[in-house]
Amino acid sequence: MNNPIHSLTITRPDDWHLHLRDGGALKAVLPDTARQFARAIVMPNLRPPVTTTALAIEYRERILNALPVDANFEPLMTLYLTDNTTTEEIERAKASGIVHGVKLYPAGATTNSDSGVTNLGHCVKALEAMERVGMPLLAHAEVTDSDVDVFDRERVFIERNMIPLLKKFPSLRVVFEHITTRDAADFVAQAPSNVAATVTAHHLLMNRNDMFKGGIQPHHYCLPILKREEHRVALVKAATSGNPKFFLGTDSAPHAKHTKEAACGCAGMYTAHTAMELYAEAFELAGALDKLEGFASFYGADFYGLPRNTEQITLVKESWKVPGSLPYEGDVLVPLRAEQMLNWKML
Ligand SMILES: NC(=O)N[C@@H](CC(=O)O)C(=O)O
Ligand SMILES: [Zn+2]
Ligand SMILES: [Zn+2]
Repeated sequence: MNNPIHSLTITRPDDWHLHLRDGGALKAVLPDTARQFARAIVMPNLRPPVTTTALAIEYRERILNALPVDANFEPLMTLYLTDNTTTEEIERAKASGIVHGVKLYPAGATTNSDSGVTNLGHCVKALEAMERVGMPLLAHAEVTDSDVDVFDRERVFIERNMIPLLKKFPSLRVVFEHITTRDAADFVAQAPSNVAATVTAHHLLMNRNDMFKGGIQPHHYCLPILKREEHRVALVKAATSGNPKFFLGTDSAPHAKHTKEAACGCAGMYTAHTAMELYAEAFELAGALDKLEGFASFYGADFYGLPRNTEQITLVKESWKVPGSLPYEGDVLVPLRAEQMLNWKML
């Protein structure tokens, strides 16, 4: 008989999809990520967006300056792709050594995406350069057409955009970000090795019922939106399969409490505070704790061509209550599982 696991020591993980914001918000949330992760791919959807290497270098400095003194954390920067991103900008990004990906936001798809790409046809030069220099495209993979049902936007993006894109640029390195459907998991699994995906903890733990349990739950609203249970099950299967194409990306996306608990609430869940606890819970429920280290600590680094971390972290089986709110630049932030018990704790 197997003994239940009470403690788990793994190589220190990285977060391959993270929103850190800027200014006071950055100062508020950065310690949570720096405590849990050695590195993170930092999303560029600021206002104004991080569209150039020069802006990415400045943003990186602001992140380093906001780190707690004892922190050991490296931000990995990204550029925000627009219709006007030039070949030279991609080459500058590659040469900088600090930019690790270029983010595709279809215009209007999500938070701060209005300067995003209106038509991938406008980005041919930039995509050619990315394919040539080996700069990954990080895709928020949802169509924006209002005639497409919100629950179908990821699946339709695969047919309309992802397949044609990879046909035109077969060696382009692509990360299908925050996958939420069985369709995306299957697509990535059968794609060549230059295509990978990040998976959030919340999409492993929740389905669309969680947005409406006992009344509307604004803190469970994010994009891509939570899907049916069958999709959650497919994501768990992919993440716990040991397939190196699937790796950890929290998509932790802080928004002040009053902007989520509003008539028109923002999309995004704040999970950085308890990220590894949530992933441990999802992997334990799947009976796959032995697969957590590859997913959280190895496969992302391997895909990005970066060294694996050498330090370790320990998670213990211990019940504790997540606070109801956290300070957020003179405001507050409601973390996922606020006021609820978690059964894993990172030491
Ligand atoms: N995931 C979200 O719901 N929101 C993200 C944007 C994104 O990753 O699409 C944000 O920046 O708030
Ligand atoms: Zn996104
Ligand atoms: Zn995101």
